[in-house]
Amino acid sequence: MLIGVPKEIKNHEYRIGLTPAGVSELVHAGHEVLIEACGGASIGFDDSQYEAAGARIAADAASVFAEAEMIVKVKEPQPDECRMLREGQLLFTYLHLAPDPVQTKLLVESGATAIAYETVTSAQGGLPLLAPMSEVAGRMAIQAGCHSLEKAQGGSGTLLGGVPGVEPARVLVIGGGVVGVNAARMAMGLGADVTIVDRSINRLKELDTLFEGRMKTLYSTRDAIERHALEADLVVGAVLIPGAAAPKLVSADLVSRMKPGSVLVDVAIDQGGCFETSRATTHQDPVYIVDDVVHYCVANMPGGVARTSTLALTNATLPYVLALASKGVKKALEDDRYLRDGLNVHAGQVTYQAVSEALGYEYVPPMQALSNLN
Ligand SMILES: NC(=O)C1=CN([C@@H]2O[C@H](COP(=O)(O)OP(=O)(O)OC[C@H]3O[C@@H](n4cnc5c(N)ncnc54)[C@H](O)[C@@H]3O)[C@@H](O)[C@H]2O)C=CC1
Ligand SMILES: CC(=O)C(=O)O
Ligand SMILES: [Mg+2]
Repeated sequence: MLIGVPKEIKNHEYRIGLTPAGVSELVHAGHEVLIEACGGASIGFDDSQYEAAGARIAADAASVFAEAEMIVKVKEPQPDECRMLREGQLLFTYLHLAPDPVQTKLLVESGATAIAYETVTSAQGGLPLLAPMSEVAGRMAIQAGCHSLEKAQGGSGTLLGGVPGVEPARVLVIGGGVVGVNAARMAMGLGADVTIVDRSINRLKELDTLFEGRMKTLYSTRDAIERHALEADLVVGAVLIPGAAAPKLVSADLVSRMKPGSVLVDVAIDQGGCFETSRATTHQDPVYIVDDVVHYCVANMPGGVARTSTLALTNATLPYVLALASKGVKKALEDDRYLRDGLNVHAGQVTYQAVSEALGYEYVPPMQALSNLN
């Protein structure tokens, strides 16, 4: 199969869908790879390394989209990229469709087959292609939160860990999955007073065991979130209902009653955000203030540490890229029901239930939608 990798075009997004090592694996398996010129140059993967691994270099994105049978990316396709997709072409990347009617419409109109990294599941549970970036974003959430707490950023001027004789900051983490546990670990490492809420009792038990009670765990209710948000210096939004728009767990009214200079980091912003006052921001302009509360809502946080993130992401995606390229999309999805969970759009049909429910499309089960393929 001919696999194409365009350069990412989202604001300050320097990740790339394949590393030279990944290209080498694909070429070794008999595939062809086309990389857009300078696609990985800013994170130390030069065109010459891709060529040495067996890739061809394309002058621009248009050539990659025109030639490739499968497009491998990182971020959701931007409108100009969606318009270059065609019927029969396979797109493998993050999509986050439920909160994004424009992208969904463009993908449906393209006729292409779109598999979302974030809804691929695994026999072991969890979301194997979201997890590496959630690890990164969870850890970054605390870095971003610490910076935003500084006075110059509009924060209250509170040091996360305090110092001897001065109490540490209070951190509330809403959602104890991969983002949440990584954020909690970093915050505890810096000496903060950490509380984590989740709606899964089993998850709270695991967290309690993992951290040997050094962090408070709370069952997620409106009351628990309200009480702790009002006392918090930093709140991290880390909930997920896979494929669906994030539930709004902190209302605008609650934000207006929070301490002046407190900080919200909404990692769940890529699924629409879990604070009512959240709107997506960029690495270039990451924060804004509502009612004296600093909001950090960057939808592609791992892009900020693009080298680490590219290596972590492609470690996870490469086996799936290989399976899709070697078997073709139909057989790869028939053989692997967990990869099939990643199918969101195929030939003009929405094949992921939470997306169809969020955006009002008819839901077509993946196997039924794929029946038109040979
Ligand atoms: N902004 C960014 O750059 C990035 C954003 N993300 C996003 O972060 C979010 C979290 O991802 P993961 O941690 O990997 O998901 P996960 O599935 O590992 O964890 C989500 C947790 O939320 C909990 N949850 C669901 N509803 C809840 C509620 N009402 N109250 C409390 N807890 C609730 C679940 O029980 C689960 O433990 C996702 O939206 C993901 O797409 C991930 C990476 C980068
Ligand atoms: C998960 C995601 O949206 C990201 O890594 O940018
Ligand atoms: Mg206030």
